[in-house]
Amino acid sequence: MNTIMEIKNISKQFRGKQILENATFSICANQIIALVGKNGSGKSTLLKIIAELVDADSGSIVKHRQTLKIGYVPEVTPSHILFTPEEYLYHMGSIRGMTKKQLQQRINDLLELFHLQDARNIRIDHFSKGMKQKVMIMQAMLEDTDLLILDEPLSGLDPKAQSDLEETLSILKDRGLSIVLTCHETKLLQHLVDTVLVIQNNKVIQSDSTHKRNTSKNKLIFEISSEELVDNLLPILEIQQQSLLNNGCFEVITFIKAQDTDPVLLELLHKKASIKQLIPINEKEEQFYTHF
Ligand SMILES: Nc1ncnc2c1ncn2[C@@H]1O[C@H](COP(=O)(O)OP(=O)(O)OP(=O)(O)O)[C@@H](O)[C@H]1O
Repeated sequence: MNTIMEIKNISKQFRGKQILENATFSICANQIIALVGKNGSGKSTLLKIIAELVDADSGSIVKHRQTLKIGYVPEVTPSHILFTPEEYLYHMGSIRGMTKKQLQQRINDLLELFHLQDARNIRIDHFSKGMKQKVMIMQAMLEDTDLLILDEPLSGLDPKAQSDLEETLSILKDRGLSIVLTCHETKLLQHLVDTVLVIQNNKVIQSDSTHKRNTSKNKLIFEISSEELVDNLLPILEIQQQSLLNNGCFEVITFIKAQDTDPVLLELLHKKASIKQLIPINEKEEQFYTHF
């Protein structure tokens, strides 16, 4: 794996209270790292240290690229931005010294990448929380970015906005970005994240890959005319979300063990369900996800 940054023995105290102790790990190209831990365990502090917004007391951060561009998105999203995304991003880019020409091209690319072209002339204060979150990530990416640091990017988003944002993050990863994020809604991130780091008792613990459970699952999204039709399947479906659609059918988002998938698909097809998506998931490090 191509390491872009090494975090070496980072320690931090606030007012004599130890927050981080010898945090050590590497960030690789195209890697998505989730940092999890209890409230107040030091996740945001570690992100700010990586983003060079807060100094560590000791330790070092070694960049493996001469110019490593970092984009940072804080947890709190400003709520009353009276600009359109285009105006806002233009201002933010100008402050950073980008030219109008550079910005025009970049903003167009970002609006397309984040599926916000249709909202380019709408003021941000009229946006949903998910759309605002996207604009915040876009502003962090105005310059070519190698590493995106996102503090609780999914916090407060409804399931649809969460899965929309996850899809965008996955596209960013495919384009070569590395991402370090903190999260509470860890279940939803299982198929996105490559590595989970846990902050426990001030220490960053990296899960040992030799102990990873490898329980393959599939995420299945289907549409069915009545909820009762899946009653007999409930013991083997791990239902995440059920919603009534405008056409009177139900959309069900569920996880299912790989070995149960074929018979369930067959049964659903007999019941005239329409299968919308089937995505394989490698449920790594589940032991950590379930703790938070
Ligand atoms: N600037 C600061 N001055 C003093 N104490 C601070 C400062 N920033 C953070 N802390 C303290 O450091 C600890 C870790 O805070 P941090 O925000 O990093 O935790 P967190 O894991 O991100 O929490 P949460 O999940 O609630 O966002 C907390 O006890 C917090 O009160």
